[in-house]
Amino acid sequence: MPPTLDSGANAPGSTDPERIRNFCIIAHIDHGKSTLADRMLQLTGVVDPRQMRAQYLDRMDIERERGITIKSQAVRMPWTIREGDRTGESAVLNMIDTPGHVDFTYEVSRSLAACEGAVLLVDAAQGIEAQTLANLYLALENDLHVIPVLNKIDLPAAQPEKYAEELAHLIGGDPADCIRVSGKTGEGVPYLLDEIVRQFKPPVGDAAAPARAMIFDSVYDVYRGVVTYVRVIDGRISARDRIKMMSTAAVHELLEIGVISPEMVKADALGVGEVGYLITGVKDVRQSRVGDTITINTRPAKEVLGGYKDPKPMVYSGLYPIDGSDYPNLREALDKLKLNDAALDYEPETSGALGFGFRCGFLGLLHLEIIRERLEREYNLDLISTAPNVVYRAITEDGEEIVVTNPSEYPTGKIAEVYEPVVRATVLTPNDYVGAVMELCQGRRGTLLGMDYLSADRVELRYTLPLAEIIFDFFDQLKSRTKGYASLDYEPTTEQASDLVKVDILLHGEPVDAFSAIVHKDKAYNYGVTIAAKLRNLIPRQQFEVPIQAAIGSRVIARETIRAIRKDVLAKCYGGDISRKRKLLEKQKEGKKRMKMVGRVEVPQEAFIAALSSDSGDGKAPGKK
Ligand SMILES: Nc1nc2c(ncn2[C@@H]2O[C@H](COP(=O)(O)OP(=O)(O)OP(=O)(O)O)[C@@H](O)[C@H]2O)c(=O)[nH]1
Repeated sequence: MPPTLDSGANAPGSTDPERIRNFCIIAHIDHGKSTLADRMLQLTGVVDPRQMRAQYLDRMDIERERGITIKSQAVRMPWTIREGDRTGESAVLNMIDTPGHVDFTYEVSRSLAACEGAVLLVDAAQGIEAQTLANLYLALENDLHVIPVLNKIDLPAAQPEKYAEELAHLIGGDPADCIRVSGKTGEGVPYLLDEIVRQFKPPVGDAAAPARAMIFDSVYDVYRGVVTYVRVIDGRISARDRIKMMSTAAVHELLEIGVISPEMVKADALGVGEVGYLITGVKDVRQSRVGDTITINTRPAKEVLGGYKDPKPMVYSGLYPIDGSDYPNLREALDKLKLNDAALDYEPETSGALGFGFRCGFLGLLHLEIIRERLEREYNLDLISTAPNVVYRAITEDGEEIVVTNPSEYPTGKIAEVYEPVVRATVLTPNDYVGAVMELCQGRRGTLLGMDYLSADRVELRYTLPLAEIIFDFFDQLKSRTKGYASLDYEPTTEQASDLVKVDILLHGEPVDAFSAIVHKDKAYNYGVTIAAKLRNLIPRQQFEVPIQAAIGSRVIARETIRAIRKDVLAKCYGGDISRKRKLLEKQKEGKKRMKMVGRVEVPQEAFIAALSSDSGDGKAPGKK
């Protein structure tokens, strides 16, 4: 058995806070956080080498397949300083692995609030990237001590000296203080663990005060119900306590309390500074909200801890079950996912074309994709998602304000002003691509705010850009125009008044609400032409002719026609082999599963997100790339 949890002085509930180190690893995407976390699990002995697998903490299938971290994870590991000052000093480390993608920044900030220190990991072959900066600023805002670390020093292309200079320039200090490691080979990782114990401060809290614990994550588990992850700030929560949620005053029996190391391990209690989980048996996911403070019913604390800001959804899309009878299941699944994900927002809506569904708010497109994929896989739902849009604010001439999360709600009367959200974007790029980046940003209605040289060959460009212009394919375009070298980070700032119009799409003469989009006036014509052409390619021929029209108000700006055909799958099947015929018909039925009847027209799922792909709204007509 690996030495999972130390008993005695290091047992949960009786660990001296002085010995605890709560830290997280922050980095740009793919700089190797999960790999480094794996090595730490191995070196501290909490995972038996025989059970080790890559990305141990990425538990969701989607995370493992895509090689990305979506949810934060907190693991308790024992460590004793091996070399140098204070050799032999033992500590309990709580490591929080965080996601790197810009959509999941809110997970990072939640994790940071539960830590005293941050390991800032930088790929020694890549150097500082946009999210390195964004995460560093978040860590500094949270008053965390930062240890700069260069990873992947085993790579032949690694340039640790060069990037140590860059890092030292950024956070101050001596380039020699950047720790060099390889998460892959494990080189330098024991020294890093020693430094974590030496450099990070222990948590501070009042052990004698009434208990207060902060919920930093909450997960619905099919077998165990709601599992709540907490960090104890003051006092102590023990297995026999009845806990109270301070925001709702609801009291719950504790069924289990424990720590993750790296699987759930039951404990008697959690004390000051400790990180662990609680299971209360609550079934309703909304009863255990991230950011809430937990106290003990018999001796409740008076003041709640400063919670987290609820992340604001940036992108909205409609989610509809293909089979209308799945609607209640979709609602239940969303309820459950919402517990894990404070950023997911949803409201029932009805579409003329798609029936009953939900208008859902997401942080970005990756977030949308992941939620959709989880709904389909984990809850067995077949879904259609409509083209995503940002939130607009329209003021009518009568002074009425309308918040538009769905283009079909766009007011038809006289509009005085429409506002759209804008972001402050930071692009880091090698010198050679500055022109290409500027051209892209200008084409997306960007305004240059400033430009700085981080080093002789690396430039930071700051732009204000409409959110609607960057959520779809901006990142892909940026990557392809800079051969993959530029990186992007953005944060919402304010809104700006813009000249926007609603483009409607009519199928067979009928406007299809799910296809409506709000676009800039200068791009409306190209948008209409592109979408109509795309739909012509995506919608299979039907038994009658189907005109597709794009219109602004009553003015048609583009038209395409899908010619009629009768697709007889049995035509090639001569003779009377009935089983073969049946197979073909079955196959055809399979293909139809993802079709939705819109009026009399069968429309495939892909058509509803056609607006996403790269050539739409980019000012280019199809085929003229
Ligand atoms: N050569 C080398 N490759 C590494 C090292 N660390 C990580 N990698 C590789 O870099 C890639 C990204 O590593 P991950 O650990 O998944 O990166 P991450 O930062 O956790 O990524 P996200 O979870 O998506 O933010 C993988 O292909 C790893 O095998 C290292 O020290 N040396």
